[in-house]
Formats: sequence, C-alpha cells, structure tokens
Amino acid sequence: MCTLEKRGNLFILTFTGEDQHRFNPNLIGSLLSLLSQVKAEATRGSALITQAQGKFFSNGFDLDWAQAAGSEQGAAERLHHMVALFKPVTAALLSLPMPTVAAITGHAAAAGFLLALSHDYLIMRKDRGVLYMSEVDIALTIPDYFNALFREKIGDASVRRDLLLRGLKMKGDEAEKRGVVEAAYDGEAEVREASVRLAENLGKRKWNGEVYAEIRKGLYPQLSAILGLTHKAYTIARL
Ligand SMILES: CCCCCCCCCCCCC/C=C/C(=O)SCCNC(=O)CCNC(=O)[C@H](O)C(C)(C)COP(=O)(O)OP(=O)(O)OC[C@H]1O[C@@H](n2cnc3c(N)ncnc32)[C@H](O)[C@@H]1OP(=O)(O)O
Repeated sequence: MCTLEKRGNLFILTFTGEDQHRFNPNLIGSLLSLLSQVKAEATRGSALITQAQGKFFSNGFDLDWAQAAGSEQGAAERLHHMVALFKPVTAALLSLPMPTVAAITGHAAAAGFLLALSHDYLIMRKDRGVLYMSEVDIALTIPDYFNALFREKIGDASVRRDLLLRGLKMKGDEAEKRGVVEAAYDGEAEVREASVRLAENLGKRKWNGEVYAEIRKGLYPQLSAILGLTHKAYTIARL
C-alpha cells in the first residue's frame, strides 16, 4: 500500500504498513498513479520524498506472487511482467519535474534498491537496514535498465562490483563512505528530519521543473534512452 501526502511544497510518498513493501502489479500500479499525480500537481518549489514504514523501504519484487503462478514457466512470465511494469516507475522518477529524495529507514533490496537509487538524493539509516542486490544470490539476471541505473549513478566500479557481483549487504555507514548515499544518520527520526530539511532546501531554489527534469535526463543518457525518455532542449530566458 502506498499513500501520497502534500506538506507545503513537499510531496511525501509513503509505503504504509509493517510488511516488506514488495512490488507486485497492484503496488506498482498504485506507485505509478501517485507519481502521475505528483507530476500533474508539480509547481516551482515542489520536491518529492519517498519513504516507508516498518523495517523495510522495499524488499523488491513480490516473488510469492510470481510463484503463485503455479509453474516455473508461469513464475518466470510473472517476474518478467513485473520487470516490464516497473520500468515506467523508473522513467517517471527520472523525468519528474522536481528534486527527489529517498528516505531509506529500512532495507532496500533488489527492485527496492533500484527505486531508492532512482531518486536524486538518498538519505539512509545507519543502525538498521541494508542496501542489497540479492539477484546474484537468488540466481536472477539483472534487467537492462537496472544495470544502466547502477552504471550511471554509481561511478565507482568496485562499488558496483561489490553490490551486483558480490551481493554485498551495504549498511548506511559504508554506503555514505563509498558515495552510494548522500548521508546516513542513526535512527529513523533523524533520517526523516534530514530528508525533509534537504527537500525543503532544494525546493527553495524554485527551479523550473521541466528544465530540471531535462538536465537530469541529460545526466543519465544511456538510462534515459533505455527508458524511452526523449530529451528536449529548453531555452527559457530568466525574465
Ligand atoms: C521486458 C522483460 C524482460 C525481462 C528480462 C529480465 C531478466 C529476468 C528477470 C529477473 C528480474 C531481476 C530483478 C529482480 C528484482 C527483485 O526485486 S527480485 C526480489 C528480490 N528480493 C529479495 O531477494 C529479498 C532480499 N532480502 C533479504 O534477503 C532480507 O530481507 C534482508 C534485506 C537481507 C534483510 O534480512 P533480515 O533477516 O530481515 O534482516 P534483519 O532481521 O532486519 O537484520 C538482521 C540482523 O542485522 C541487524 N541489522 C540490520 N541492519 C543493520 C544495520 N544497518 N546495522 C546494524 N545491524 C543491522 C538487525 O538488527 C538484525 O540483528 P538481530 O535483530 O540481532 O538479528
């Protein structure tokens, strides 16, 4: 379940409840719909914070839903279906006309990590929660847009290797030290407060959202191309 709250200039998207916030077609659909609402209601000064309740930010795709297909073939088809359904979520975040912050107060695994990394800034908890790409441990290959996001957002090849090839469960301290997250704090409250502070400060710059989104897409050209995001040039003179 996910909800959207407007708090001044901030849009707060929350995965509610104490479960693992696993992505299945229902939750992916809700997420996409809320992101469309954020885009529609965006104004100069808007910013998005994505957060979660409980011990997980998100534990990735809902493999139980995939297995419920009742056969190996069916499970693979459902998994591929979720991969395809989730791609527009990444595209929506990459093209959102406002700064975005992921407030990671719990575990972010696989597609859950990808969702966090699709934000401009990641604020993480130190004392609980890991960033973890479990695919190598559960024998799943990595979809093209997952790889593109990691390649373009994590510059250090050894960090990408440790996450994707070693299945490292990276805690907040290390994630901050190795440049995967903007900052890490002890305690849930500190993460939420820091995320709001950062989002409000970014919002105060009152950037043109369309230009902001175009500059972001230009930062990640391979990912934008894989996501089917076109690039427009804007020449809006400062009036
Ligand atoms: C067009 C279509 C083409 C498609 C083609 C594509 C290819 C085919 C498709 C393949 C798809 C690939 C992409 C897949 C994406 C997915 O999402 S698949 C689903 C993946 N999800 C998972 O595998 C789940 C992974 N999660 C886990 O393994 C665990 O949940 C966890 C994250 C490791 C957490 O484990 P858990 O046991 O729950 O941990 P805790 O109990 O919370 O913690 C354990 C102990 O550690 C302590 N702790 C936790 N964090 C910290 C910390 N930061 N600092 C200190 N201590 C910490 C915690 O307190 C616990 O301690 P104790 O309480 O003392 O036990």
